[in-house]
Amino acid sequence: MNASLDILPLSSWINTEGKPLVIAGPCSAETEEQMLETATQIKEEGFAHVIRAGVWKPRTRPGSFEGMGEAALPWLQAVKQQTGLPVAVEVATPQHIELALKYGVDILWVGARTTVNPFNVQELADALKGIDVPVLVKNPVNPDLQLWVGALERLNQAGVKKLGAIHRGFSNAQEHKFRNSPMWNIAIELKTIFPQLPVIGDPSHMAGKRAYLYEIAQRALDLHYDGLIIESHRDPDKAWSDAAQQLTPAALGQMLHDLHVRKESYGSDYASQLEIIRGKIDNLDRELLETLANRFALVEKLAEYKRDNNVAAYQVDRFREVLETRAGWGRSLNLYPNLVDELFKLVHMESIRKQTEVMNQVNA
Ligand SMILES: C=C(O[C@@H]1C=C(C(=O)O)C=C[C@H]1O)C(=O)O
Repeated sequence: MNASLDILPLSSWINTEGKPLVIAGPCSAETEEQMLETATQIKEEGFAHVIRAGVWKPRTRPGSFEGMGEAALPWLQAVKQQTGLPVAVEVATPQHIELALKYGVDILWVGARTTVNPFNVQELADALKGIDVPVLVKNPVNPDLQLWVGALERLNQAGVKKLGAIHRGFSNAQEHKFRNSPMWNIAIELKTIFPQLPVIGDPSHMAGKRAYLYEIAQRALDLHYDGLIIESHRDPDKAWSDAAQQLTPAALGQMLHDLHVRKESYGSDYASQLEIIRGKIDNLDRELLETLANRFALVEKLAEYKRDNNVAAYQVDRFREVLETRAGWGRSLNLYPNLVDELFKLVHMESIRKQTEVMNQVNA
């Protein structure tokens, strides 16, 4: 994909002393007291760089708690004053932006349900023209990398240079272990397109349940995410929204303490070891491709035979046998079963494509 962003590094707009950025706070601002108590406890734990709170909550159905709106913004001012930490809220309309800025909100984020709508994102981008405020863009609810990229581009083209992405996972059509499937590949692709873009993991919305937060947060750090945004409430079970996925500030402090932060770069010893191993991997990958090319050359030969004898390209029994035997070989080589299965389904698709191409050539 041909895309680029003109943005400032994260470290130029927030000082995390080289550590991953941590944004913590309740799902929703409920009362002034709840905000102040939660934020003070978070501050005391000492891990957070930013306090978050939902003020306008996009709810799936009417009738659930939709956030306290403007009334909550002075509470965030009080939080800022009391903790000295910057505050972040979600904005979904130009009016939200205006109000958030009026009350001194330091960081804005665009929610997953907003990122899906380019009209909506463009309105936000237009409202942000000429305003120097960091904006974090959550992935769209559906696994569409282009929409995420497009939203980032719209904001950047409006002049937002303090820009980052939040990976919160993607809606599931069916029951799934996680509330929102991480689909890590999509975020990896995003980072490949925009290597300088800060990407922040949102374990709370992926997990949906406290018990899964640690494994997701660790995975994000393993992938060298630039930070985490995690919901924390003074009394999670009594939270007005997302009760099952919030942690007390103390439990969050413990979890963050237990996580392993992967190094940003490696020393010269590591570097040379890494180079040697990567060289070997390069050779193997080349051999892998040569092997595939040899396989497809045989498939082509077979296709000529099928064409001349009027035999179908797809042979279900043989394909089932291929999948079964390869699965067994994979198991004995300790390869992940899904990898072997997906790999041969992909190879088979290409095999059929090649064969139909050969079979539809006018007989030589
Ligand atoms: C190569 C063949 O054609 C197809 C491709 C296969 C493959 O690539 O392994 C297997 C079965 C067929 O659906 C074949 O018939 O053997």
